[in-house]
Amino acid sequence: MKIGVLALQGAVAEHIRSIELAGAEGIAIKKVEELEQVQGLIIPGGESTTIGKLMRKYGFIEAIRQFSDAGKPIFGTCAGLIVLAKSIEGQEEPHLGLMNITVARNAFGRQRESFETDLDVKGIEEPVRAVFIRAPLIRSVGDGVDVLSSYNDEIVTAREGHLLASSFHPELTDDYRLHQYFVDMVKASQAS
Ligand SMILES: NC(=O)CC[C@H](N)C(=O)O
Repeated sequence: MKIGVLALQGAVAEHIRSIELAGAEGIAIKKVEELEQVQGLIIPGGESTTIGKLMRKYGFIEAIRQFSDAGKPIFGTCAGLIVLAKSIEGQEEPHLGLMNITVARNAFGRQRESFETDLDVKGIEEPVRAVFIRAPLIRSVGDGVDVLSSYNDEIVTAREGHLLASSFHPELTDDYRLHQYFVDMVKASQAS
């Protein structure tokens, strides 16, 4: 099982490490052709405007939409969540516009720019260690989206079929259970 990590910007090596801890092979994806080698894709955190620009420049918008249309799972973390969203508050155009969620960028304010907490996540037994860095929030979810975790009543993890998104960085701790959850989604997509 091979899982790609979009390697245009952001915490690529950390995601690859977590994927491998979860028992799959992690591959950095720098060119659209490389998507053919993988069964699932992670879009890491970083700066969503920059990632979006680079995705347009290198043809990733169309290529990842096709990847998604083929039912292959995608996991967006932090900026990656913003990139997946159908709607971004205060911004006219989305990037990939795949997931039926509305997001707000940098939604925790200056006081709480970066923090760590333990979160209950639906489908994972014990709380997950979550690192938030200038994180976005999911303001609302549309039909077909399952909320997996909330922090202070705000949605921070959601799933819509083969799409998974988290506001925080699951790759920055040794807790790889959200990556395990994603690897299991990829496995299930192969079986069907
Ligand atoms: N850690 C992150 O990925 C931060 C996301 C960033 N603040 C953005 O809006 O794109």
